[in-house]
Amino acid sequence: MCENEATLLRKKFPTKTALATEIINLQAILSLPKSTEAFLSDVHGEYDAFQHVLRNGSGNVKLKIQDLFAGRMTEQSISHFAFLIYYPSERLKVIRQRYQHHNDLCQWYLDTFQRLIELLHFVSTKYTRSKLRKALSPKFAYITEELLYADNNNSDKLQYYQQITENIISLGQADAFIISTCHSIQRLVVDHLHMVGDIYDRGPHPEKIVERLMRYHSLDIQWGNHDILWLGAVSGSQLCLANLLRICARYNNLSIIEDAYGINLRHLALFAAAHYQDNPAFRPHMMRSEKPLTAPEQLQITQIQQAISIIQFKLEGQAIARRPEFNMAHRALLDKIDYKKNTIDLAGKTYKLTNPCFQTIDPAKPYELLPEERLLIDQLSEAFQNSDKLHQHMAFLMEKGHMYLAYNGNLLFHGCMPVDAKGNFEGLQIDGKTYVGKELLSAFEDNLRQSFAEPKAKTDLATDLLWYLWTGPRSPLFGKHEMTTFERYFVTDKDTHFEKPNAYYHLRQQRWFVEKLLTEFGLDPDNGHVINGHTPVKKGQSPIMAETKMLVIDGGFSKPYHATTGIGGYTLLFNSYGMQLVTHQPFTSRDDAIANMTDIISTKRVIDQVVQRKRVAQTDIGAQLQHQVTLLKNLLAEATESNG
Ligand SMILES: O=P(O)(O)OC[C@H]1O[C@](O)(COP(=O)(O)O)[C@@H](O)[C@@H]1O
Ligand SMILES: [Mn+2]
Repeated sequence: MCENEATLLRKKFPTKTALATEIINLQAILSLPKSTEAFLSDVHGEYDAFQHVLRNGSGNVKLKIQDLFAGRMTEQSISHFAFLIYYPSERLKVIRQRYQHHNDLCQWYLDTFQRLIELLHFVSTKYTRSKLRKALSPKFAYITEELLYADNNNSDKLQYYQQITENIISLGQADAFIISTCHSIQRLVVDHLHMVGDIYDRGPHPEKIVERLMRYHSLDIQWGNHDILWLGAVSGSQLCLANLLRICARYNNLSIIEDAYGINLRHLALFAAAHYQDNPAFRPHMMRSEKPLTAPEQLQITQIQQAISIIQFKLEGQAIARRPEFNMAHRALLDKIDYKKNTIDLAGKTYKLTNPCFQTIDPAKPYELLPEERLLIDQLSEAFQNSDKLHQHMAFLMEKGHMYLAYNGNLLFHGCMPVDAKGNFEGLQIDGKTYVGKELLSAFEDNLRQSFAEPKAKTDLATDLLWYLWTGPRSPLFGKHEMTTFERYFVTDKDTHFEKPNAYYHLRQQRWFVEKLLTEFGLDPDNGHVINGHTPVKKGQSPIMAETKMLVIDGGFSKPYHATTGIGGYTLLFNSYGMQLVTHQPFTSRDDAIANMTDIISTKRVIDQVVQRKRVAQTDIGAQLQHQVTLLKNLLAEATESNG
């Protein structure tokens, strides 16, 4: 036994009784059913949709209601009850309108209390009482516990409970009690949350998502390529910064930078206005639900998108020259342009350039920034590094985040593992050493941690690798051979827009390949699964691949992608009965969801045959607890020997 651990435990449990009590306690926990994990990915700044999925416990609230009240409630009542739990304040308003007579409202309260307490009991059976208490609002903890552990067969007690519920109503606490119980249920249905990448970009409120996650009881994050842009920007990568600004302009989200993070974009706007005009290729994408922009607003964003894109293309050329080992020479494009003819040579073919905006480029030195551009990007970089709120959010992403996670037998990562057509891991040379497989992912993580710790270093290898993670051909987060941003803006021939995916995306359909991945990460290939985000599951495709070994759960939160997916998206649950894939309806707006009660479409067990219910003992935490039990038992034996 490790002496340190033993000494600590000896101190904490100084008597034989204390040791025995703790052993009994831990063994009881080990025999509880495994708690529920939920998996979400590609939330992409869609805060309301994300909140909706947190509120419905990734679909688990409804499942629990269905399990518990099967045969006792109609589908419609189940929906109403579920939406009360997701949006208690809003639904209570509707209820109060509906039941204008005091007696009717009281009856509704009494029925609802009973159902809520029954459900709370049901969702907390997997937890110890102390864990349940933590999920209750302190204001109602005592009352709730009294109601939870009620003995309905004893008539004295029954009267006592009736008194409690009647008092809650007569003292005007009914709504507060319902709201707090609904929140406790929301919290208890998911014990641990996995965010499989891409919290940032395209949608309007990533900062609110991060703030919500900061208050969430238990979670981990696997970084996505879009998250890396933000982490990279605060770590000193001006390329990551240029890319994220470009995407914010493209999706009309510059307010995230100005309003949410307090970073002033005035200089960028002035520079852009001085050098760029309107350009159809650079107008912001607008969602139909958004308030239309005025003409001057649209022009300003269009100018900004051009200014920052050109800075990005120039900086790319510089990084590509600085890092020949990245093998990205084919992505240095500004020197392949004939600026007089407005054409570009790509892979031996000449293409006409439409919507050109190359006025700040010196054809003799195409990758050199203008002095104003240099000043601008330096200032912006500094402002990003000095935003306290952004730093706080990124520090949280660093603390909870990893490139990959092995958790309860499953392997989680956002994008891919770079492989060749035969499934051999492809290597990347970093500082003279070639990394492949698990080691490659760890090397990227080490470099990110280093770059984040040294934000002043702006063109060092660790920082350049963050840009590589965004767009490099062997980036596990990008997963394609090249990112054709330039062509998408300036070349009409769609063939040039193609971004060839890594062979991974074809191979992950096959069981042997997924088993190989699990083995590489030291997991049991027979029982584990690989869980990815990143690629929207298109209409007609299945998110369950490789004979159920591979699950792709792009949450479909991103509104601009709804047309390709056709559904809201998928989330995953892993409870004591196994894994369940939940299909969600497209989320339009919070108001619409509440009014029309649009929710989940279906839930499907990933593995159909009923397996034996998993206990805490069979989880990663269980293994730690088991280890503690062994230590405690040794101490108890020692104590028994020494004092007979
Ligand atoms: O949809 P947009 O804004 O044109 O962006 C397309 C770009 O986004 C990417 O798909 C990367 O973002 P995702 O991780 O969301 O897929 C690039 O491969 C592609 O060039
Ligand atoms: Mn992604």
